[in-house]
Amino acid sequence: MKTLTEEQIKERLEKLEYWDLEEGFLVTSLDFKDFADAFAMMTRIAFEAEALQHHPEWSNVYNNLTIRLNTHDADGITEKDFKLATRIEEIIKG
Ligand SMILES: C[C@H](O)[C@H](O)[C@H]1CNC2=NC(N)=NC(=O)C2=N1
Repeated sequence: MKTLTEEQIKERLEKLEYWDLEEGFLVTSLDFKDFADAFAMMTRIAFEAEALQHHPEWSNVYNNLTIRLNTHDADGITEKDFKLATRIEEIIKG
């Protein structure tokens, strides 16, 4: 899969509310009510990632979930990252 240029990435990011470009990754940092809510969201995202066959790099500390997306097979950001980022944003917004 082809990596997107910085211009293409910035153009797509304008359509997303929660995501930024940091060090070659699409990044978001989300705060939930507590650990249970954060982990429940991780479970939902995990099923989505598996369905898309595209998986996040993430870390969880108590109620915070930080997610970094890139395509390691392509060594950059691709449409797959935007597809997963969009789905995550939709899930969070309900
Ligand atoms: C064969 C399998 O679909 C690939 O290895 C997928 C799995 N999940 C992946 N996830 C991410 N983030 N990047 C990849 O390049 C990637 N490759």
